[in-house]
Amino acid sequence: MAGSGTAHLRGDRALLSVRELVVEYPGKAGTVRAVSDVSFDVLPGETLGIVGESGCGKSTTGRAVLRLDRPTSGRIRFDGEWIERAGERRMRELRRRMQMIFQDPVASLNPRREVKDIVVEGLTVVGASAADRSAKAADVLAKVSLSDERFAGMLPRQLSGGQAQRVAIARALAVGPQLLLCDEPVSALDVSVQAQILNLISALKAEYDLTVVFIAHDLGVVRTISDKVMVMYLGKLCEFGEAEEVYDAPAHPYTRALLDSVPLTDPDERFTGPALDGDMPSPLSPPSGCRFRTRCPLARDRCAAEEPQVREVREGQYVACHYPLTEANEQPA
Ligand SMILES: Nc1ncnc2c1ncn2[C@@H]1O[C@H](COP(=O)(O)OP(=O)(O)OP(=O)(O)O)[C@@H](O)[C@H]1O
Repeated sequence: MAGSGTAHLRGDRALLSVRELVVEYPGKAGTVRAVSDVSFDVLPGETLGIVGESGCGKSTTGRAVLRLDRPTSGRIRFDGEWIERAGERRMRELRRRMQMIFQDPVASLNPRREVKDIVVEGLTVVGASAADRSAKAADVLAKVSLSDERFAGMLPRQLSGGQAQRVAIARALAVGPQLLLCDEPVSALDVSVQAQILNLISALKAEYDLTVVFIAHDLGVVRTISDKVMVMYLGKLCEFGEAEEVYDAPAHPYTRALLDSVPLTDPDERFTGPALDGDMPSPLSPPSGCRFRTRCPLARDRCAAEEPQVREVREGQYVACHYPLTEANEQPA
């Protein structure tokens, strides 16, 4: 099978399966391959964190799943149905079951509607009665801790960033989704508010039995919420595994460098490896072989000549690297 390998895939049990996804954006200067042959599965009830620096293709991956961006090639299966070629009408139905939450909550809400109407926008489409909509609005606003009546009549611009994100989450919940796709939902919020929103998403996930894809550029944010983590670099999958394993013993030098750039709160968790330096290469002309090699302190000749495939380096931990770090000494194997 082509590209980044399939060793980490878990097949039919998944609620969401992405196979060899490619998303290209043609432009005047050339074609950007924003997502390049990425495959992954998310099992029911699981939270998958997708991390990597800005421009690595995280958002494009999420948007392609909902077909907000059109995949150039590859397959996407949701709840047993292959959807990469589904028509727009079918996608509109499916997007009720796959809700997305965005980075800028205020911008994602209709500026002219009151909160109580915004949260049931999706129900209007499916033809719920006015009484049902009103009851549902009160219910979902209570679930996101905005039960105080003054919120119901507010406009988005009257809300704080955290309150607006709660409204966006309530709107997603109102239509009863199976999958919640969160694209950097806390990046624009104050640090003190970030933890509250992360806790809210975790609590709602448990209560509503949701499956979650959580996109963030910061590994620290994803750590608290994810069961599995997928690390991306320049459109490619670098590492995939149990969140704890990936954090405790990163196998890809890029994951390790990302961890080194997380501000330390616990000095015992300090990683002593080389930090990430240098700029990301242009996505218009990615390096040959391993795309990370131009910034990798461990790169050798083979890394330029041959693209690494995804393989299992420790039980449940998969990495696309010719010389992955070992747990014992954090040196290449
Ligand atoms: N609509 C578009 N047209 C052209 N290029 C795009 C478009 N959207 C994204 N790209 C390019 O595709 C690549 C991946 O972008 P994407 O937004 O998916 O990355 P990301 O990891 O989510 O970054 P960020 O956190 O900054 O959103 C980048 O090089 C970006 O410039």
